Amino acid sequence: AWGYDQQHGPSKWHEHFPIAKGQRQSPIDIVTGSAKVDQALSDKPLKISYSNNCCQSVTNTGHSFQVVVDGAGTEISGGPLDSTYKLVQYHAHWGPLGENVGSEHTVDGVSYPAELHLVHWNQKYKDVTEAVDKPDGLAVIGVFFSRGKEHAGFKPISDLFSKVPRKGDKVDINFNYDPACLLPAQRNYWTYLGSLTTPPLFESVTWIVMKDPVEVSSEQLAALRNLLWETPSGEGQMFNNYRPPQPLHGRVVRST
Ligand SMILES: O=S(=O)(O)/C=C/c1cc(Br)ccc1O
Ligand SMILES: [Zn+2]
Repeated sequence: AWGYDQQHGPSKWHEHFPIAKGQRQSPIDIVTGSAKVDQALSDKPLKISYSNNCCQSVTNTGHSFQVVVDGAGTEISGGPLDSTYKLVQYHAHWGPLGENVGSEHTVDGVSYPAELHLVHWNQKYKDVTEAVDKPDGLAVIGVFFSRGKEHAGFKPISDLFSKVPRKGDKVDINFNYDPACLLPAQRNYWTYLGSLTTPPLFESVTWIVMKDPVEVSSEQLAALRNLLWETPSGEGQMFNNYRPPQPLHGRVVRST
């Protein structure tokens, strides 16, 4: 099965998932000077409306944590989106302790220590399984995490990671939690057409990458490593679960 180690990592994924060498793969390096400001994105502002009872549970997927969301009342629309999308899950990708490596998208070649992905599916499809491999099937909001002061909003979630150390572990979220608190105050973003950044790498994602990072503390970044996974030398802390930037193949990144 696929992973992030030398044997099964991103450079090998094309062997079982040939679309890895496709024309609209993610992540990418966002070259800010080449992004095109598109007034249309501001004419129909991106509307993000989540609810405070949508988060059901946190699970260890073996590749990340994943907060499973009951999509009711969690809609995004506008901006680059031609229809309404519902939140289905969110997870993250991160690097080693104390390093500014771990995000999937990079900005002018610069990485952040982690990147959150809020995954939404297009309501024109009957469910996420039908949407996941369609060109307009998913919209993922990417939020960069920078190292700084503690993120009070992320704490209730980061405190749960120690409860799901192994693949398949799951803990219910039995408190109110609004994932909108994970978004930066400033809603400027870059957007482009790309893919899932993990196998099956479907080219089905409208990416919305927020320009401003949100600050989380070193302890909260360290809490991500309470999640464990299999390494070539046995069970170990989960980190470096990120795919490096992929070729742009002439795609245009738009900007608000
Ligand atoms: O890292 S992401 O590109 O956000 C992956 C998203 C993803 C979403 C679904 Br829904 C299924 C498989 C996936 O890998
Ligand atoms: Zn992701």
